[in-house]
Parts: sequence; C-alpha cells; structure tokens
Amino acid sequence: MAKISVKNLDLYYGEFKALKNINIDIQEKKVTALIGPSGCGKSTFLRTLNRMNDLIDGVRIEGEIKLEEDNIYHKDIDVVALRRRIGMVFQKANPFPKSIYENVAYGPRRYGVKNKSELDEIVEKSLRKAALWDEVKDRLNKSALGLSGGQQQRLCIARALAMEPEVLLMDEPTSALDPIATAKIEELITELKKDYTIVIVTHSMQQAARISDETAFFLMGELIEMDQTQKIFTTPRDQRTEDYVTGRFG
Ligand SMILES: Nc1ncnc2c1ncn2[C@@H]1O[C@H](COP(=O)(O)OP(=O)(O)OP(=O)(O)O)[C@@H](O)[C@H]1O
Repeated sequence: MAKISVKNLDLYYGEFKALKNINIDIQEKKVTALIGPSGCGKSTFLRTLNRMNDLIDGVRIEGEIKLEEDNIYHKDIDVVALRRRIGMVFQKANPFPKSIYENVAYGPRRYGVKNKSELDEIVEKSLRKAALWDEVKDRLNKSALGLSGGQQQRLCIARALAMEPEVLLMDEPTSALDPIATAKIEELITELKKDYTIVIVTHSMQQAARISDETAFFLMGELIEMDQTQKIFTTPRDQRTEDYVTGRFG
C-alpha cells in the first residue's frame, strides 16, 4: 500500500528547476532508498515530503504529494502536525546541548506531556526502539554531547520516534559514521521498518542494497527509475541506472 504518493512534482529554486515531474509511490512499512550522483535532487526531494523546503527562500513547488488521504501542500494543512507524522534525521547528528533524557523528552513535553512518569515511559520506549537504552540508561542526565557519533545519531532517531511519527526521513544518516556505527544504524533501520515507513538518501549503493526494499534512482532532477531494490541492482530497465549502479559514472 502507498503511504505517500507523489504526482507530477516540480520544484524550483528561483529560476532553477531542481525536480522535474517526479511520480513516486512510497510503500508503507518498507525502506525506500534514494540514490543518484551528487546534486541530482535526492535531498531536495526528501525535504518535499515533510515540507522542510518551506523554510528556504524562493522555493516553488507544483504537483501533489499525498500522505494517505491528506494533500500535504493543501493550504489548510498544519505543517507542525505534518512534521510530527513525518519525522526527520539528518546527515550530521544534531542533539541539543542538553541531557540525553531532555533530548528525547523535549518534543513530547512541548506538545503537552507534563506528567513525569509518562515522560519517563516515552523516553525509555524511544531509546529502546532506537537500540540505545542499554548504553545510556545509567547516564540519562548526562549531556548528549558526550555520546559517540553513532550514539548521537541513534539519540536523534530516538528523539524523532518520541513524537510517534508514521514516516521517518533520513538524509545520509551514516555518512559521518565509522563502519561499526553504520552497521548498528543499518540494523536498526531494518528493525524499525516493522513499524514505520522509511525513506533514506544514501551515497552508498552497498547500503541501499543491504537495507532497502525499493530504490529510486535520480539524475539531474529526474526520477529515472524506481523498482524493487534487487531489480535496480541486477536488471534495471534504463541504461543510465545500469551505468550508475555498476559504477560507470557518478
Ligand atoms: N537552497 C538552495 N538554493 C538553490 N539551489 C539549491 C538549494 N539546495 C539545493 N540546490 C540545488 O538543487 C540541486 C539538487 O540539490 P540536492 O542537494 O537536492 O542534491 P542531492 O542529490 O541531495 O546532492 P548531494 O548528494 O550532493 O547531497 C543542486 O543543483 C543544488 O545545487
């Protein structure tokens, strides 16, 4: 089933057309990988899904994106509520300079959860889901900035999960991490897709092949091809996809 459905999407930065007539269905509770050479529009596309591009001056968007039945660019949509439903994790882990506990409790508290035991429960549940609880349970009140890079990234995932999103957007979440920390995040993503729909931008084709169910290949603002990951990496339909996944360009 399509969780997000994108129809005839164009995006302009001023005069520059960065996305050209994109049509994609993103499947519920699957991992969808976005791949393609630098500058092809992967991050721009990812950001259209929870309207993060709204924050950039001069951006114009045409076309339609639906989250289930809701048109997310409809003028009456509550963007804050939308971003609760579609959470995001960035390339560089960006914990707040606060305690581990406060990083996770921050969002729920802002949305009105005041009760301490309720917050404790959300914090524990989110950290467990992010496979971080065992490593931090004895130092919840220590600064998040004292964690390793990989732990910080899992904390950012826990912070996103605390908002109980339906979709998680990840923009190159492991590109700043070593292989062991990367493997942990990949394992976590595979676990999380049981409950969440995940869209991940990655520069690593090995990573896309390891963790995603569907892969979309972008080139110069166009979606060239999208299919089951295995198909994209073994028998793609388009010559340009084949050239890219076999390393002949990019
Ligand atoms: N804020 C912006 N203003 C103007 N142009 C932008 C802006 N952000 C991105 N672009 C342009 O849009 C195009 C797509 O950029 P985008 O960052 O989405 O590509 P990408 O595939 O994610 O690249 P990378 O893999 O290097 O992160 C590029 O030509 C880029 O220069």
